[in-house]
Amino acid sequence: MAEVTDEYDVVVLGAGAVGENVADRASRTGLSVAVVEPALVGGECSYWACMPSKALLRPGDVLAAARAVPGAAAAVTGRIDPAAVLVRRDEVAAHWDDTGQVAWLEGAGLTLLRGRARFTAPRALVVEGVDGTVRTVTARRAVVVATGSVPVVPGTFADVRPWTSREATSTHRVPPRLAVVGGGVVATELATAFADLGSEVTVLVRGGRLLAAAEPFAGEAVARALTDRGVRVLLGTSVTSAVRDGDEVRLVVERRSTAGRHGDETERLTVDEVLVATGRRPATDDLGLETLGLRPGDALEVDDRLQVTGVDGGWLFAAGDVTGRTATTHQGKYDARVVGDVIAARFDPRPAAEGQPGRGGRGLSRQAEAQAAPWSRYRATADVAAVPQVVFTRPQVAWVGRTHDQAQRDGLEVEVLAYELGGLGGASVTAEGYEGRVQLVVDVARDVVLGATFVGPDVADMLHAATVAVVGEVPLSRLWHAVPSYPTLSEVWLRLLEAAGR
Ligand SMILES: Cc1cc2nc3c(=O)[nH]c(=O)nc-3n(C[C@H](O)[C@H](O)[C@H](O)COP(=O)(O)OP(=O)(O)OC[C@H]3O[C@@H](n4cnc5c(N)ncnc54)[C@H](O)[C@@H]3O)c2cc1C
Ligand SMILES: NC(=O)c1ccc[n+]([C@@H]2O[C@H](COP(=O)([O-])OP(=O)(O)OC[C@H]3O[C@@H](n4cnc5c(N)ncnc54)[C@H](O)[C@@H]3O)[C@@H](O)[C@H]2O)c1
Repeated sequence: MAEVTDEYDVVVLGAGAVGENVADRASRTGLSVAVVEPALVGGECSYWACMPSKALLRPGDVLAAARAVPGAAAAVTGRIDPAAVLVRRDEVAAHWDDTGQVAWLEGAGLTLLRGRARFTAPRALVVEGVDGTVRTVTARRAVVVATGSVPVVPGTFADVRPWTSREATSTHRVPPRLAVVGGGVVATELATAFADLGSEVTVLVRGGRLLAAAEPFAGEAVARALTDRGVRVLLGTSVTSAVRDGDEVRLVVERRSTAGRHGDETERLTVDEVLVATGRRPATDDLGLETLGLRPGDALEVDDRLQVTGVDGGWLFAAGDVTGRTATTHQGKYDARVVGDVIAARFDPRPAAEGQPGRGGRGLSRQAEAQAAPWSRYRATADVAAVPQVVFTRPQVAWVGRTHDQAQRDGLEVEVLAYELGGLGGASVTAEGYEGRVQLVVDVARDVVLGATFVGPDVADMLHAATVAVVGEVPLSRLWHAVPSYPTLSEVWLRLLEAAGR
C-alpha cells in the first residue's frame, strides 16, 4: 500500500453540490484546494435525489397539465410509459457517471482526491483512496466538511432490505405494490411518482398530516390529491412488524382509531417493496471527529460564517446537510457560497489582500469579512429568515420563511392573508377547475411579509418573488407598486394586497 503526503491550503470533504461550490469559491483568491470524494462527484442530488426524482415526477405533471385543458386533453389518449420514463431518468442522472462533473472540477483548478477522509488531528487527515493508496493530507488554512447525510432506517425495517430514496430514485423496476413509510418531502414526492408509474401505493404516516413542516392546508391538499388518484394515505399509523418473504414484504400496521374510543386497528399489508422515507441524519459517523473533541454521528453545528462551533482556531467549517442547518441543495449551495467567500477572503494569499473591495464593493476583502454584519456576503443570514422549499408533488407545494404557527411561536403579531388561486384570470387560462391557494404571513408592526405558502399546479416558480419580498423586507405599501402581469398566476399578489386593504 503506497503512502503519500500532501499539503493544500484548503481541503473540502465531500464533492456533493455543496462541496463543489465551496471548493470553487474558496479557490478564487489563489488558495490551493483539494476535494476528497469516495463516490460520485456531484453527490446525492445529481444521482439519487433532486435530479432523478424530478425526472420521475415530470411526466405526470405534463400529462395532468394537458388533461386540464380542453382541446389539448383530447390529444392525450395514452398512459405514462414507465419504461420510457426510466430511460429518461437514467439520462437525467447522467447514467451515474461523473465524468462531466470531474471535468468541471479539474477545469476549475481544483484537485480531486478519490477516497474517504478521516481526521487524525486538527487540520490533519488520512485519505483512504479507492485505489488502495493511503494519503496523509494536511490543510494549511482550513477544512470544510460537506459529507452530506444518510437516510434513517428504523430498526423495524432493518432485516427486510427496504428501499431508501437511493433505491427508489435509481430503480429499473416499478413495484406493483409499494408501501411508503413517512409523511415528509421524500415520501410525498416519491408516492406521487410511483403512483404515476402504476404502483399501487400505500403511504404510512406516523403523524396526523402530510408535510408537517408546511402550513396545514398544504399537506391536506396533497393528501386529497393522492387519495383522488387511488393512493391510500393512512395517517396516525405505526409499522410494528416487517418481514421479508421471498419477493414480498409483509407489514403489520397499527392505526390509531380515529374514533378514539375503540383502541388501535391492526392491518396486515403485503407489498413488493417498502420505501423508508423517515428522515436523514448527518454523515459524520466515521470522520474521526473524536480527534477534534466532537462526537461522531452528531451534526456539525455552525455559526452564520459556517464555522464549526466548539472547535478553536477558526480553521474548521461545515456546510450542507451535514450541519443539520440546511436540507436542500439550493440552501446548502448558498451556505457554500458564504463559506467559500469567508475562506477566500480570510486567507487571501495575495499581497496587500487587506481591504480590496473591488468595483462597487463586490470584491473579496479580508477586512470586510472580519467586520461582516448580517446580510453581508460573508454571513448566511437567509438560513434563519428566509429558507425556500419546493415540494414537487401534484399539486406543488412551495413555501419560504415562517409559517403562521412559527411566527406565533416567535411571539410576533401577524396577519394572515389568503387567496384561492382558482379565482384568477391566469388560473382559468392555465387549467379547467384550477385549484390552489396562497397564504402570506405578514408582520403587523413592520408591514412586511414574514412567510408565504403556495399550493397548486405550476406554483413552484412563483416562490421566488415571495423569497425576494421576505429577504428584502419589502413593505406591503411598496409591494403595491410591483405590478403582476395579466393574466398570470402572479396576479395573486394583487389580490392579497387588496385583501390587506390596499
Ligand atoms: C429523494 C430526495 C430528493 C431531493 N430533492 C431535492 C430537490 O428537488 N431540491 C433540493 O434542493 N434538494 C433536494 N433534496 C435534498 C438534497 O439532495 C440535499 O440537500 C443535497 O444533496 C445535500 O448536498 P450535500 O453536498 O450537503 O451532500 P451530498 O450530496 O450527500 O454530498 C456529500 C458527499 O460527501 C461524500 N462523503 C461522505 N463521507 C465522506 C468522507 N469521509 N470523505 C470524503 N467524502 C465523503 C459522499 O460520498 C457525498 O458524495 C432531495 C433529497 C432526497 C433524499
Ligand atoms: N424537493 C425538495 O427540496 C426535497 C425533496 C426530497 C427531500 N428533500 C430534503 O430531504 C430531507 C429528508 O426528507 P425526508 O422526507 O426523508 O425527511 P422529513 O423530515 O421531511 O420527513 C420524515 C418523515 O418521516 C416521519 N418519521 C420519522 N421517523 C419515523 C418513524 N420511526 N416511523 C415512521 N415515520 C417516521 C416523520 O414524521 C416525517 O413525516 C428533507 O429535509 C428535505 O428537505 C428535499
